Amino acid sequence: MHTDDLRPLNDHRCLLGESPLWHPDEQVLYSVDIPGRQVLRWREGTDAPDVWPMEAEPGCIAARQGGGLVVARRDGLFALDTQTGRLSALAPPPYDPAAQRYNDGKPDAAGRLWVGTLSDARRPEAALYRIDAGGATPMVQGITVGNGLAWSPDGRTLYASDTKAHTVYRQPFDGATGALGPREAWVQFPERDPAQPLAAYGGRPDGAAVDAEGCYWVAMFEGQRLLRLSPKGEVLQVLPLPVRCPTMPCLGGADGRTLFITTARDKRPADELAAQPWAGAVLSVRVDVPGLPAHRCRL
Ligand SMILES: O=C1O[C@H](CS(=O)(=O)O)[C@@H](O)[C@H](O)[C@H]1O
Repeated sequence: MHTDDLRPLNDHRCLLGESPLWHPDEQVLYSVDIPGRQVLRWREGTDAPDVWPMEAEPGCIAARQGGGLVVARRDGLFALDTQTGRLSALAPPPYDPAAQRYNDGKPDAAGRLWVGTLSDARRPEAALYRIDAGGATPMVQGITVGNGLAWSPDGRTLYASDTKAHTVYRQPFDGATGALGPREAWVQFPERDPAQPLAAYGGRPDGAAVDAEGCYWVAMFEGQRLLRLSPKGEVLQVLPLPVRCPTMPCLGGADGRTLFITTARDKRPADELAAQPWAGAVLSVRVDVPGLPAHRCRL
């Protein structure tokens, strides 16, 4: 890892950046700003991202087979044609959008879209959905903040976290059928001790990405760091950040060895924001082990 290289892509700051996606065909980075209601495209050498405003919060995006993006918004799934800006509705949400919204999501190797939802009231009433042409199937229920989706390189293990529970889970995954085996708490992080200052808190697991060695890079929200976990769940690397709330990493760039990290500034205290001018930026840093290309969604 070359931490001296860590820097923001440009001066643009999101309220709550999420879902960085290195597009496997376009070789360009996309992301979302959830409360800012935007989908963004970050082209190298430009001062500002291209922006598509959204009428509802986009939780995540995926590359769509045939081109463009699938956008999972609070009010359902949409196809975004990034050449024309045309947006078309694909499916309504399978939950009450007054109480939940789509959050973290990715397609599997067969092109099904997996998206976790987030309960606005932070109650365990959200779910992880598997979505294909036949509709949305709740595969895991009782989640509070669905996050951290990623597959092992052989596609046989699905990782997903519940940020509120401070836990990353893993489940055997059958790529042919999209079925899941028993869910196991894989790595559990300590809750914040209210008697301790925030600086003593390691954070809670947010978005994640798996690299070509099968290691799980996870953004620790409020922990000001990323962790790289081995398939056994051991911490192999710690990447300290100058930003309190990283939200999700993604590996990309021409050789797959640039780690892009979305971050948040929404609802953060003024003194913290004054000390952390990169809050809300997309950060990048070079790493040694590349990622794997993102799958394309067949919706
Ligand atoms: O809205 C979001 O917030 C959560 C952080 S938390 O639930 O408030 O702790 C973040 O993990 C999530 O990805 C984001 O969409």
